Amino acid sequence: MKPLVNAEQMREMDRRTIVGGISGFDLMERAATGAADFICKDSPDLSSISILAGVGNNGGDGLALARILDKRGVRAHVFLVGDASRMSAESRRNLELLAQTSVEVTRLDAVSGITAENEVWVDALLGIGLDRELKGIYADTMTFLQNQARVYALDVPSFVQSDTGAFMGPTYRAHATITFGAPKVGLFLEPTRGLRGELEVVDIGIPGDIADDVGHRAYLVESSDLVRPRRPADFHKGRAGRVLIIGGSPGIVGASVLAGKAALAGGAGLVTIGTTRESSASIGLVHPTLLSKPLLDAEDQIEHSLAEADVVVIGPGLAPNDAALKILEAARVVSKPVILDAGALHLLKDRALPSMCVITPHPGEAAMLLESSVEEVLAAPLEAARKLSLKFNAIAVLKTSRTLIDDGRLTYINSTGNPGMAVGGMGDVLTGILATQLLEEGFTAEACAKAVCLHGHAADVATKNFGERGLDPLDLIEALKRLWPELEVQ
Ligand SMILES: NC(=O)C1=CN([C@@H]2O[C@H](COP(=O)(O)OP(=O)(O)OC[C@H]3O[C@@H](n4cnc5c(N)ncnc54)[C@H](O)[C@@H]3O)[C@@H](O)[C@H]2O)[C@@H](O)CC1
Ligand SMILES: Nc1ncnc2c1ncn2[C@@H]1O[C@H](COP(=O)(O)OP(=O)(O)O)[C@@H](O)[C@H]1O
Ligand SMILES: [K+]
Repeated sequence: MKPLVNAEQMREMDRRTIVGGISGFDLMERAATGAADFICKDSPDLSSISILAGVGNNGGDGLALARILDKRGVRAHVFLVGDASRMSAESRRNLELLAQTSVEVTRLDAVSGITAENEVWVDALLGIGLDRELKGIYADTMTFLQNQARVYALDVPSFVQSDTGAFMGPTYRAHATITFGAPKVGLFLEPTRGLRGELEVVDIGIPGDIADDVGHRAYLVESSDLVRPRRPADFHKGRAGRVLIIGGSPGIVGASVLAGKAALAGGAGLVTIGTTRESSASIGLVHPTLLSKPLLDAEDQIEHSLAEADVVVIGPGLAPNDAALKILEAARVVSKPVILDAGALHLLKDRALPSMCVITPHPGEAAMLLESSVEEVLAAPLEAARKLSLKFNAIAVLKTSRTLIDDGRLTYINSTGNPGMAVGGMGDVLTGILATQLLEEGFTAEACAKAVCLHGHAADVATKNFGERGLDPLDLIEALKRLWPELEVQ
């Protein structure tokens, strides 16, 4: 899993590297050289370029880049924005060095002062130091970049708050973002991810021990993290594990079947649907491998059924009624992973939850649980996922197009999935996959993150065959089964 950093951690990494003997000027030089290498490779016919530079160190990167590109025969024009008397020593030196080159430098007070007609632009206005709304020329230049053919953003697009992905002013679509030292958290959250273009991470020589020591709090989970060992030859269904899924009220029985089928496709040994007497009769007819019990109508069987299971799921297609409340109450004392999804999430208010609990709200459910609004949840998803985890003392899986998994300490950001998943039933499939990942790895946020990633990866593979429009959760389950040969290693 790839560690992601926030601005504070990045500054600390830079600071310790400088204390270790590499100067701030050298770090800037490495950043700019890496950016120049990427740009020259990405735009091989580049003959001229315009660079928008601020007066912080992000601007310093831009000034150094102008000099390096000039040396490589690219005509560079720098537009400098801000009060140059506040430049850091490194940036100032880079500005002074431009006097010995043919780089043209224009101090910019208004976008009307932009004279160059270059097709390619570099945004080195602001980096991780962005800490307030963009106003005046800072906002106007972002609007200006909207109309440029190709924009490379240095470190982060200048409208993005790097810790949260929040927009601080007008946005533009970058062709690529060249980030320095380590990937910044905000670049992986929507809608920033859709605007930052391709992401290039430039190694500026921060020693590995310093990078490890800053105490990462966020990780990106990718399909390359999904590899797992092949099962031993003497494996049996008891070892594969038992999943109990409670839900499937009449009219919504399909949700529990989808979760059950996904759990089987994920490798569970035995999957039982605990449902109403009415729904129970149909489960085996729909899918013979699924077992069923009328737990929502047979209170006396609940305790025994909970005791038999290795992982309990409560919620897919569950009507939030008295029978459901009794199940929740009984599950509160079990010491095994309990996943609370869909219908169960409507019953959480003022209720003590099981000690090993995963909650899987979509933004609407998250807003209900946090007594906030969908807009607020989506505007600050990292914060919402953290709050959910802390409020319910659970691993929170906040399902969005970039699902977040948070255990109150660490956050995982999923990188897989596509808009084909915007169809009813996809969440039920995730719940089934989550159950099997917990069977395999135990109750950890990392296991939940892998389940979310596997769900999205299966959807990505499925859409290669089926397309995004009309993708059925059953197609995803089929794709998941076909993934195993690729994901299992000896
Ligand atoms: N030695 C280092 O620390 C290195 C830093 N690097 C670069 O340095 C950047 C960070 O530099 P800084 O900390 O100087 O920060 P920035 O260059 O991001 O900008 C900070 C300056 O912009 C001002 N500012 C913040 N928000 C503003 C707004 N909305 N409107 C107008 N002004 C605003 C701040 O008051 C501050 O003066 C990184 O993003 C990276 O590009 C790289 O060169 C690698 C090495
Ligand atoms: N545009 C998208 N990109 C990636 N994943 C998506 C997208 N839209 C939906 N998903 C995923 O699909 C699932 C939908 O879950 P949910 O809303 O609970 O559906 P349901 O309750 O109908 O089963 C979540 O895992 C979500 O992350
Ligand atoms: K920038």
